[in-house]
Amino acid sequence: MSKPVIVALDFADDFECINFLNQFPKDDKLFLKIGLEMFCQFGYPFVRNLRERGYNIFLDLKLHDIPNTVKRTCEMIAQWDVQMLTVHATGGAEMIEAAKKGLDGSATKLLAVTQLTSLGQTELANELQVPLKSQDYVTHLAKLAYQNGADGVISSALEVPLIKEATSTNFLCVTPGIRPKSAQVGDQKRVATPAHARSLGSDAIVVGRPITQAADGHQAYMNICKEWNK
Ligand SMILES: O=c1ccn([C@@H]2O[C@H](COP(=O)(O)O)[C@@H](O)[C@H]2O)c(=O)[nH]1
Repeated sequence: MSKPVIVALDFADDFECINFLNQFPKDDKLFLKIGLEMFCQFGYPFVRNLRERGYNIFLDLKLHDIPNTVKRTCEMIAQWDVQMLTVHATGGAEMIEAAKKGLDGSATKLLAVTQLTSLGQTELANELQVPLKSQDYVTHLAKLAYQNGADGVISSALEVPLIKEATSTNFLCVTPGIRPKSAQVGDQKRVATPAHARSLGSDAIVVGRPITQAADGHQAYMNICKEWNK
């Protein structure tokens, strides 16, 4: 699969979401991210419906619980034929390992969220009281994820070269916090343009509002793909 632009489907209702998807040609098999907002409302039937329509699915549930609970949840999700699933790396070594065990036998890639892209250096130091430079914290969590069986991480594009160096070039770096030059940054702190993310080595970018809230979502997606694939 070529490096995808993953569209974050953060819609308040499924009708709005399907209208959005209907702008795209039928044979355009998009890579879609279903996050907490839509999953909490529509659950697994919504995921199954989109899989049956042929879309690739990144299920962004950011699991974070004791190892036994996460393992049992992953065993269930392993049957759903989704392409990617997230847990929080801060759940620790045993939890990451348990998540991977739970996904055994499925093709679902396990991605560990490092430092949310909505948190910058100031929030890390003042709110979370983490006495590390952001890039060192992200690299530390990426190594933890790598050593405990995750297939990759979620980070900002800015940390990708450091993560690849600390783990492996094959360790997936999927990066949200993507903003084309003209887009509003909103609540994101560690951002990069699609072209910058590409040059830093991201394996996939995740883009939500710059596409889903654009006047012409399909055109916005095409523009981002063009910049990403250049
Ligand atoms: O660190 C993270 C982890 C996940 N996300 C998710 O990605 C999208 C980004 O949406 P935008 O509208 O492009 O900001 C969103 O669904 C987040 O939940 C993230 O942004 N950062």
